[in-house]
Amino acid sequence: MSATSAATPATRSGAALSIAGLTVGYGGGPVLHDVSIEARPGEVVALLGANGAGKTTLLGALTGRVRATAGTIRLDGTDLRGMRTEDRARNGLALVPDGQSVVGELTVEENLRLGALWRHRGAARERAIRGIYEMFEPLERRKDADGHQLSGGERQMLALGRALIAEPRLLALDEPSLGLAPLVVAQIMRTLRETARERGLTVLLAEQNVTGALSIADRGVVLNLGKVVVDADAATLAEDSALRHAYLGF
Ligand SMILES: Nc1ncnc2c1ncn2[C@@H]1O[C@H](COP(=O)(O)OP(=O)(O)OP(=O)(O)O)[C@@H](O)[C@H]1O
Repeated sequence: MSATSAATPATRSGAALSIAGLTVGYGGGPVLHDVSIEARPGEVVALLGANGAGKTTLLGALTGRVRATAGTIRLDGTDLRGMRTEDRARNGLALVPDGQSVVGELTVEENLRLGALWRHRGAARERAIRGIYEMFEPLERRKDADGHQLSGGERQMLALGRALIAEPRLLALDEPSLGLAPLVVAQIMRTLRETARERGLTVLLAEQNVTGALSIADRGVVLNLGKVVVDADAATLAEDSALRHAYLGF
């Protein structure tokens, strides 16, 4: 295990993601069929689709939680598919899962330290923590609160902060807006957009909140019954009511 002594938390740039021909199942036949998705460094790709379309399964295949039976998942050309989950993380993949990735028994700051553990040491770690507080000011005010004392919005910011402090090259998020107040959602979306721009971070954003996701995304990919049915510019998808109606139900 090695830690870098990066001067700031914003030193690693994003990686190109190339998913090709991915087939994934849970044992009872494939749930994702021949899925191909590309994302350039700094690009935010919204992964959309109805309940059960396969968004969470796709993110599970990225981390290795769910086994892919065919296809490749390349980050800057390196295929992650045969790798253990921790090696995928070392290669720059971070997932902010749906629900709770925050440790309830640890304080906000302890959670951030945990996220920074194998990336930063000493003064660099302290700078990285300060960087996250600048990104999410409510977290600094709550730095001594335990994870289980936080509001839903604060928890989501902490989950995001914990992922970002490790300087991922690809950040995948599973419904970060779920159950949150619109103002908090707006703040989280804005921070994601800015972070992607400033760091060149590649973001794959699985969302049921289509409008919120498309408002910050460069592209939208729609899954339907485990297949990619639309891959379009986000603005086009947001404005094309026939496309939205056909694939997103509104
Ligand atoms: N652990 C599992 N075992 C078997 N089948 C599963 C499992 N998890 C999900 N599935 C099935 O895989 C399909 C895709 O589900 P998935 O959760 O990936 O969709 P989703 O788009 O993320 O939906 P949601 O927004 O509801 O989370 C569904 O048919 C679901 O029933």
